[in-house]
Amino acid sequence: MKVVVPKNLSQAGKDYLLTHHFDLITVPDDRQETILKYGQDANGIILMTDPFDNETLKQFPNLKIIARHGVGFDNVDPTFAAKQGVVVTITPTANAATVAETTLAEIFDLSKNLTRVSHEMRLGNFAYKTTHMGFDLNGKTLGVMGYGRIGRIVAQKAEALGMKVLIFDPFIKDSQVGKLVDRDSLISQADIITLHLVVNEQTTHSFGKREFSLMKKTASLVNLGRGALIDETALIKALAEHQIRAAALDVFDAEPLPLSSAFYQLDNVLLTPHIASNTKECMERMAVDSASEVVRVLSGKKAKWAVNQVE
Ligand SMILES: O=C(O)[C@H](O)COP(=O)(O)O
Repeated sequence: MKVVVPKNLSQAGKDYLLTHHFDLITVPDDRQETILKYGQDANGIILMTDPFDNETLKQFPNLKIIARHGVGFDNVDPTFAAKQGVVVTITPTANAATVAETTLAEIFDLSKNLTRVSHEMRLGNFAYKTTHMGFDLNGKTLGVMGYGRIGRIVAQKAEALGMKVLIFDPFIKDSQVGKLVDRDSLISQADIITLHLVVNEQTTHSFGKREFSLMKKTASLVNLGRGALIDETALIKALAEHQIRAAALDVFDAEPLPLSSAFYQLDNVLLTPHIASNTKECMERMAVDSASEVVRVLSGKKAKWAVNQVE
């Protein structure tokens, strides 16, 4: 059995597959053209976040599983995959704590401007010593949109920091921490809004002009979920016109974020390249969890975290 693995897959995941006597096809990058070029006869693929479309999927005659290394599955079509007899799995428990930590790190950075000031200092600009003005998190309101595995941990940690937590999640009836509110109340009351929603028909580009006009002028937006949740053009306008204070973005509609993007010209946006789960420990957990899904499915067993159903 042959399994395509990305070059940067943690060794723990590669070892797991090797121990179970699978052959590895190590690809230099995760683009679908590359996977097709090196691994067309693969039985399984461990896939990171690059798109893997239906036309590509059709060209793998022996494929039985696409194991997403991570929690989102918007880069592959699980319904179409099921029709082709391909199970799609995710690693939902591997990265929740880490993505929640990175969310908090972005929130801390936004409140104290650490990245910006560090950058200015390297340019010799020490004026920030007197001009820099952050804000306290203690006593502020955090709006958590999406109370799944990640949103829950963020809410819990924010409350421990002395923040008031508001939660919006249409599928949740009660929460362990914070207060459940309707969407517009959260958007208009929060000092920081953090998005932990799944991308679907309702949520795609759902945070846009209307939402920015509802937000406080002093509020900031954090997105470590998916770029598709936000209308990027509207966000760029809101940031450029200081309709909102700032944003921290780890995910974008197009990744890598094109160098022509106006985000690069704005000094009130913190940009990171989809690294929310890039810790040594989390990368190991995602690698082992995705590899074990591959082993399960290719050994004729049921996947633990399938997002589609193959008859
Ligand atoms: O492949 C990655 O970049 C990471 O595994 C993150 O994936 P996720 O954003 O779907 O969790």
